[in-house]
Amino acid sequence: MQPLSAQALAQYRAAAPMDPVNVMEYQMVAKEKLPKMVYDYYASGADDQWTLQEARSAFERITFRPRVLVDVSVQDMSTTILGQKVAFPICVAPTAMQCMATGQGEKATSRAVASMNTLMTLSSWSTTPLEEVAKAAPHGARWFQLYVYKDRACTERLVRRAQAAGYKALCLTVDTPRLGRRENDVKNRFHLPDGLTMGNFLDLVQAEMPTDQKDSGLAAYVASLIDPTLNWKDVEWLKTITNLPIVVKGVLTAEDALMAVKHGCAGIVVSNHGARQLDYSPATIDVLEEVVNAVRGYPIEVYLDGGVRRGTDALKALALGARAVFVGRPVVWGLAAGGEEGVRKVLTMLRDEFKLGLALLGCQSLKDINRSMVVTPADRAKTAVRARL
Ligand SMILES: Cc1cc2nc3c(=O)[nH]c(=O)nc-3n(C[C@H](O)[C@H](O)[C@H](O)COP(=O)(O)O)c2cc1C
Ligand SMILES: CCCCC(=O)C(=O)O
Repeated sequence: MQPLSAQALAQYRAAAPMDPVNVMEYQMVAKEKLPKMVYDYYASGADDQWTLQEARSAFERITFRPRVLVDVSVQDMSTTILGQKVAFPICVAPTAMQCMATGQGEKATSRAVASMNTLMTLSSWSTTPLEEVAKAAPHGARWFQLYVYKDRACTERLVRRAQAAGYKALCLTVDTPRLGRRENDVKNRFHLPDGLTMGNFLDLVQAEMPTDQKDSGLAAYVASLIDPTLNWKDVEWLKTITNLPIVVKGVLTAEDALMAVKHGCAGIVVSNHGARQLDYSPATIDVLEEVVNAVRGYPIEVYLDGGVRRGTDALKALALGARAVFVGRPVVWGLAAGGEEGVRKVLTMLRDEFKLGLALLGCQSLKDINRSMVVTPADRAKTAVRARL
């Protein structure tokens, strides 16, 4: 191949970020395109953002023990999530206010996710009514993420609407009695840009976010509307108003995992809310196994979100017992960079990386992934102790 001239190389470099080859490069493109207030809202974690960094560092500390000489010419990545079939075990976490990223917002995500045959979770705080998101891709697999309002009648109407529109589970977020302090949002006085509204509450409660705060408008909005009394008894209450399965999102300990079992939840998302709530919470990949071991043998599925940026991250989570992983920010970066097509590209990248990793690990299907295929820091510590004895 002819070497590139300096001029061609410069052009290539300038063009390269427009054609990202991984999720991190999508984030760079999104950063270029989005207004600072919006980018900061999507990207930030709470306080020192220690947990945000830790999410990546923790994945980096886990290595593989690949098996070789396995025929991987035919591979099957499909699985089921609460009985719904997905083509690969990487689903979409709820992220609020997607119309800030691109005009079609949640509708674009809905179409992209359905076309990839995976599952989308829609945020209560979407900028598009949940019915329109469902209509955008009627055959897509979808859950509805629920924030419980102080106004329980409003919460109940929301749950009934989600059920009527064909959402197949309620993903109850349990780590947000108050909003974590994201300092960039405080500095930027974050608010919903003009013309956008919380699409699910147009006729119910205050759909506008305050703009006159000396703080994050979102923090004030949460404090005024979300019910900080939410507790395990409310899971029982939810079961009286809906027969949708309930997935609790935001569990990080064995104790709470067992509470989820006791209260009849169908699933657990091991999540620290993308490091946006309690800083110095552990990386989810570091506590996944604790949760998986606690609920082994019970009829409950365990998923993980937080910091998944590579197909190999998803492989590590599955090896440690997750049924599937969910991605939050990567979808928003795809949306900002290229709308519906951008989301499709991000999910395709993650799917293809996962498939390649699966083959290189020596697995034909998800059933072949097992605990012996990863080495965690805890494993290394045990080996070191044994070596000393
Ligand atoms: C911009 C943004 C908005 C979010 N909005 C919600 C939300 O409305 N409801 C919710 O339960 N979690 C929300 N989350 C948390 C995600 O569902 C998920 O737990 C987290 O983003 C996963 O980490 P990741 O972004 O590193 O993939 C949000 C996260 C981000 C980054
Ligand atoms: C109640 C907060 C809504 C959005 C959200 O969950 C987030 O920004 O992390």
